[in-house]
Amino acid sequence: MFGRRRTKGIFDPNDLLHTKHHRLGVWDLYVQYEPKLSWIPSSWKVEAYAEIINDLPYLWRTIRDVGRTCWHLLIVYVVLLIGSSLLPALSLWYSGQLLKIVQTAVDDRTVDKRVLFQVAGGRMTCSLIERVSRIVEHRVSSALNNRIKQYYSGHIFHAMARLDVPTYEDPVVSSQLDSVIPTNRHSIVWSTLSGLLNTGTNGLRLCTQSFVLLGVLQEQRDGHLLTLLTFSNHALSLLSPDQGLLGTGGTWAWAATTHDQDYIRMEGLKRLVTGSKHRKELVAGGLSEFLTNRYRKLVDRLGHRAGDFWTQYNERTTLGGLEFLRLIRQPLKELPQQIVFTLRAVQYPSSIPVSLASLNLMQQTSDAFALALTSLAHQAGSIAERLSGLRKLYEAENIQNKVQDGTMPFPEDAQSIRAGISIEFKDVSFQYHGSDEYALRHVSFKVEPGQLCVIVGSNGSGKSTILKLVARIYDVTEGHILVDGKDIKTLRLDDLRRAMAILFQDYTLFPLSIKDNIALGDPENADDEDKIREAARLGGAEDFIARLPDGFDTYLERPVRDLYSGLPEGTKTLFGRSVDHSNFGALVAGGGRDSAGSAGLSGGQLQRLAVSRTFMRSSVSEPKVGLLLFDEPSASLDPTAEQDLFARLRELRGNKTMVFSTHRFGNLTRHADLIMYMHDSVILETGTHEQLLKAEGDYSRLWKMQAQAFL
Ligand SMILES: Nc1ncnc2c1ncn2[C@@H]1O[C@H](COP(=O)(O)OP(=O)(O)OP(=O)(O)O)[C@@H](O)[C@H]1O
Repeated sequence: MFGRRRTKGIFDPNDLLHTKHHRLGVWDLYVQYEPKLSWIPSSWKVEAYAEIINDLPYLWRTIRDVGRTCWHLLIVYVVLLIGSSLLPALSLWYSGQLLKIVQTAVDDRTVDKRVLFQVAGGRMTCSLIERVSRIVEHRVSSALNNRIKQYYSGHIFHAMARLDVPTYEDPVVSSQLDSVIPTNRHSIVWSTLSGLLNTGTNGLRLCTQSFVLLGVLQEQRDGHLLTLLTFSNHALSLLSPDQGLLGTGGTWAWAATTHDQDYIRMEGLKRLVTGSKHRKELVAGGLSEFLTNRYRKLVDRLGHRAGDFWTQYNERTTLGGLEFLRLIRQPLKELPQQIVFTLRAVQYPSSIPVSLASLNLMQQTSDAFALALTSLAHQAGSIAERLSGLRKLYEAENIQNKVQDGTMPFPEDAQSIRAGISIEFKDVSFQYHGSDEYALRHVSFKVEPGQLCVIVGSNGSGKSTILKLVARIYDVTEGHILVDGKDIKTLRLDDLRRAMAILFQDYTLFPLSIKDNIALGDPENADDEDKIREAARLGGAEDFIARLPDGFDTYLERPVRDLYSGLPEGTKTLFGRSVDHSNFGALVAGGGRDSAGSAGLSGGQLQRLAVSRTFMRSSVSEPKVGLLLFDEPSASLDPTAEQDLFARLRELRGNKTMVFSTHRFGNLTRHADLIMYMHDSVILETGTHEQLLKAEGDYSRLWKMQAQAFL
């Protein structure tokens, strides 16, 4: 079905002579064809699962939720399913009528042609209706799937966005989340519901057919011969399966991409909340509600177009089923047999070994039983798994965050934030989850409002950990942290985080545009372009952004991958991005992320973007932020850029409290109100630069050592 061999030359989507373009929702699909293709039928496994009973309450809840979202579609779907499960029995009844006509013809040498054609017509109409209703069923099912996916995607997005770092890092939680994120074209909810409905209607189909069959076949003979004829028909139909856009006429190469900015942005947001990479920024920036709203808006705006490539592809393939020839294929296949057999039965009653009705009945029966039984067996196994998926989906909403929210608003008085926030550690010790060692041991200090505090020390001494505890990314293992004199655990988390701007040492940039990356520093002003530009200027990022072809709209990492298969070896670039040929062994090759990664920006440039994001929050004229936390913001900057950054930081700081972690002595420490020298999880020395030099301890020794390196 998909590209399977590589040829010389290049794949050019713009070569209209050899390439056909299809529009599938937000996707552009380019296909090159060649004649003759082999088709390999796919196979599926049957597995059994238990614990269905336990999960039934979630099924009930799902039905209620889905019913609320799209009850009319659901009812149409159920009615269609029931109708189409009764049709085979009706066809069978018509076949029985034909059988009677044949019997009468054999016995009396007469045939009522009017009745014969009425019955044959009725039989054919059944077959036609069956075909049409199957197509309508597919369309309704696909619409339901999309609606349900849309409804639950916001639910899953929020369930994930609201989790804090320790909870998200918990392997049990992450495996639960992995299992509910829709990774293929069907949501777990729709797969479960449609699976159950299909199982029910398959059972109904089996019962009604058996009932009619018993009535009609009572006096039949020649069963063996009929079975043989019928199954040879099955074998034929297996060899000519329905094929989609990528399966007709011999596809040898295809590629799909999307240019839809809303879709790309939506995928970027999804990647932002899935995975632990951006979790710290997400939590510390209090972004969960903002991002959920943005995501929901994008989902609404995109509507049914918001599907991945395979969803859109599937939808198109279903629509293809409405072609006239495909519609009448089945009736055409059956009609000649019926008419010819009936007429021959009339003409030479004694020489006919089998009757038309017998043939028809056997064929229908074997078809229906084979289909119904195999799908029943298949569905029974997967339903147990899917029901437990429903449970996990609903439970994801209730996963308790490990860092619990406080109840006290902060600050009590909005004006007080102007004077900066005070931080006090009282005998704090901290151990990372799963680690035997303490990252902090009995740490006590106080940073007064408006002070500049610089934490210096060797690698792994605990500097970053202090900043993470102040932002309540983690909770202390022992001791207390006071913020403006109040226990940090009593303060409302959203308020606390809104009152601080933080730049992590291991910051991450989001898979979104540069503009969004900076804007998310201050979600409340995310659409203020002037503010974004100002933040970029302050972060020293404005110049290099201006040089990028797409400027502020440049994507650091493209969140949506292009899809392609079977591209000729000479195809080096496609849609302006380099082609990854390494995946050609796979069924579907993927690629399309910018080869240089992060839009080809240097480490220093990426750091400037991260600093700009922090400035977005802290540079407001109306101060909301009273505390700035910077963890090595200049690690990747050259000395000039570092000097500039520090100068801007001092200038912008105003009265805000600033805590700064660094390996480098000198530049900032000379201006610090408080320096803390850390080693091996403890604070060894505290004081101002002059005091610590006078004390001639480790700080003084290391400062002199660094100074000497420049002499
Ligand atoms: N997520 C984590 N899980 C387990 N241990 C951690 C984690 N993060 C840090 N640590 C450990 O905690 C200790 C303190 O780390 P921290 O990052 O606070 O040091 P640091 O002084 O900021 O170091 P550097 O100067 O290298 O940034 C180290 O021993 C480190 O290995």
